Amino acid sequence: MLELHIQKSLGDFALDIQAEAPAGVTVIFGPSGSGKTSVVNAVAGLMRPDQGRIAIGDRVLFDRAQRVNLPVNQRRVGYVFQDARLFPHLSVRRNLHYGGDHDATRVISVLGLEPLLDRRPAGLSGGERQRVALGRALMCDPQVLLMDEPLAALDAGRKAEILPYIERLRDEVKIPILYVTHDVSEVARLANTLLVMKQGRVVTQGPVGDVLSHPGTVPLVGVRAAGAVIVTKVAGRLLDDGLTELAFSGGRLLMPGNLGVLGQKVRLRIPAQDVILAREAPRDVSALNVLPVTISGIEQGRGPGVAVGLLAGQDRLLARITQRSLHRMNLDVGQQIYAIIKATAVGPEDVGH
Ligand SMILES: Nc1ncnc2c1ncn2[C@@H]1O[C@H](COP(=O)(O)OP(=O)(O)OP(=O)(O)O)[C@@H](O)[C@H]1O
Repeated sequence: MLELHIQKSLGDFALDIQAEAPAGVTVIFGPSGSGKTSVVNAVAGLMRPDQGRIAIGDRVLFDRAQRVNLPVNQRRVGYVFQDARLFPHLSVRRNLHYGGDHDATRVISVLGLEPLLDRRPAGLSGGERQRVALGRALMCDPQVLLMDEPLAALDAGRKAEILPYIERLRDEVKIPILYVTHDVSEVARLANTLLVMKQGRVVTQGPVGDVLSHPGTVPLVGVRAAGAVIVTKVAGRLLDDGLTELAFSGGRLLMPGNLGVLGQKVRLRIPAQDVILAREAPRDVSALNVLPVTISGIEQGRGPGVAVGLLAGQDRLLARITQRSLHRMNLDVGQQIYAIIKATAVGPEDVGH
């Protein structure tokens, strides 16, 4: 567990956060200038807080009261920036060893770096370069990994190539990973924990599914980012029409594409704006997914929109509808209704493992 208590004045800007990041990916999400990079820099030792404490388990990196401030090279922190920052004149193998002497075989295997080892950075794609940078950051056997918008400079194709490696890393390397991004599909694919920042403060934090599907989160993350993240299992593949059947606590969902082998875990982001609500189970409707749900919360927005929190089994979903529909349908907390999800609403970028 990474414990963060950071206070810092930077000109007119004040950073003041108290947060915890367990093993797995904690995404720091928030608008530009909200202080995300400053948090990451404080953990790396590149920025010294005015007050606070930063510790990994019982290993203290910074504690103002105890006058502890470990230098960067003693922190055992791996840092991956937006640009890979590799040494252009060194091979991938030598770039990796620049990061440290830890278990290279494992790092190379987790990140699939074997075929790249003798190449130089100039001959690699942007995604491959970031994979090498990630490998280099792991070579010091870090106790925490910091990734500051590592995919921001990549196009959609290169992003799709590297995301499965980061998923694998998340599931195999049991350390806290702080991951800064603006991109909600990266949140859906990677985050275990979500920490939302605004103007130097943490406005909400918790397991990603709980935070993103909470009706109150909509104004904090924006209407496009709001929605559920649920973990399902492949329950069957319907070869003839190209759909995969997924099971979760709320029932079964049909989604397009081959999403994995039987029993495989699939994470899905279901955007709030793509969930339709109905009082009765609809008949003759084109949407394939109709789930019985219970309304768990309603949050009125400032505009014409309303966020409706839903319980489907033990999982949470979120719908964004208009106030007009809310009143017309007489919806209220505790009611049992139906959520309708179009199979095509969930894009490939919203599906992870
Ligand atoms: N050394 C500094 N001196 C003065 N102000 C600073 C300094 N470093 C950062 N700031 C200010 O602190 C605020 C937070 O910056 P930070 O880079 O942490 O935000 P961010 O959320 O990472 O933004 P972005 O998403 O644009 O990278 C900004 O207003 C920035 O101008």
